[in-house]
Amino acid sequence: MHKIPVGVLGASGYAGRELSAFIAQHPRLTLAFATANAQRGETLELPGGAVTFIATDDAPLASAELVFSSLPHGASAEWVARARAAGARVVDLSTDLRIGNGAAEAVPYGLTEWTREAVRSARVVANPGCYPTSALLALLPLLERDLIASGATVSISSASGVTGAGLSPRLDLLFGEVTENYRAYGVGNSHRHLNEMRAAVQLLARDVDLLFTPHLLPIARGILSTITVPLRAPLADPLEPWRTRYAGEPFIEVVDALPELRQVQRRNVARIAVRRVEHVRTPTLQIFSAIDNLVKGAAGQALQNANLMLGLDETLGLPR
Ligand SMILES: NC(=O)C1=CN([C@@H]2O[C@H](COP(=O)(O)OP(=O)(O)OC[C@H]3O[C@@H](n4cnc5c(N)ncnc54)[C@H](OP(=O)(O)O)[C@@H]3O)[C@@H](O)[C@H]2O)C=CC1
Ligand SMILES: CC(=O)N[C@@H](CCC(=O)OP(=O)(O)O)C(=O)O
Repeated sequence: MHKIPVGVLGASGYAGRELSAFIAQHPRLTLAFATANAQRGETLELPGGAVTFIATDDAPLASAELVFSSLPHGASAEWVARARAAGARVVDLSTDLRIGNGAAEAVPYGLTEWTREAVRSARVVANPGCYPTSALLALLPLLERDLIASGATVSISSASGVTGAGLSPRLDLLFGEVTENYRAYGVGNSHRHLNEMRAAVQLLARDVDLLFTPHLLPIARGILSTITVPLRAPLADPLEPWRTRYAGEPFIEVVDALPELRQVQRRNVARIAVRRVEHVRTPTLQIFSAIDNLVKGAAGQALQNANLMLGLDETLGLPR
């Protein structure tokens, strides 16, 4: 069967490597090109054979029906425009075109389970951030049914593995700094993902605010978010909104037991559980949401969106 050529910009990075590996095993896609910056000329071993990274400037953009950009923030938007001008559809994994980031142009936000129909017909999709994916998938069933207390501040406490920070060398991410350690960062509601999450939440519930605190885990991949939500009224069956909203969704696992990172690593899933909070004055729920930051939080969700944009089965080539 004819395979559809797709290209990856920034294929030498964490997200780009993951994407390239998914494409190499995809039944309907073939890797047209894979680009790098400092690592240009180096090879990446993939199932079915190695690929050599070319410089991004040399990417034959017009040879691809769809281009993924896994370039860093700031560098990506220009390449999205170039790929688009060359006639390709684009999935941008960076923040550049996401809601809440001051992008000049509004393109569909690719939180697939929320915006599937817009993604299907889009020429360009802004793939969500990893923390926003874990938090928004958890909150969507409450937001859509207006179940969160008016004027409430929802607290999102998330812990991420270090691949979330990308491959760039940083002293605070050296093995000796991270291992056997655990710390908060971006505290005081100062992390850049807050704007993205807030913009998405406010499209559904204008008077709900967020307090977001990220933490760094001494592991490679995975995000666990613990989200505390004041409700308008107690829920008789706390898990019902999630079971109903996500019935039939191939990549959302609504579960009774608390999710753990080892259950989601290397899989394109969000695993969600809920608990009623006892001994507090207002009706309150805690939601626990686990994803792999490089898969459902980046490359997997990007491929899920690309499948839809190319008219393919959404689940093709994705690890469940
Ligand atoms: N890591 C994650 O969990 C997630 C990442 N993302 C987003 O995906 C994108 C890629 O992230 P990630 O893979 O972690 O990042 P990495 O730092 O691991 O990779 C960045 C890629 O871009 C290339 N690159 C770096 N600087 C430039 C530049 N100035 N011009 C052109 N190319 C450049 C790098 O090439 P080389 O190494 O050869 O220099 C590499 O291929 C980012 O926008 C990130 O925000 C989104 C969700 C989650
Ligand atoms: C652990 C770590 O440092 N994580 C990154 C976020 C992950 C990421 O890549 O951000 P995007 O999803 O917006 O691209 C951070 O806190 O900046």
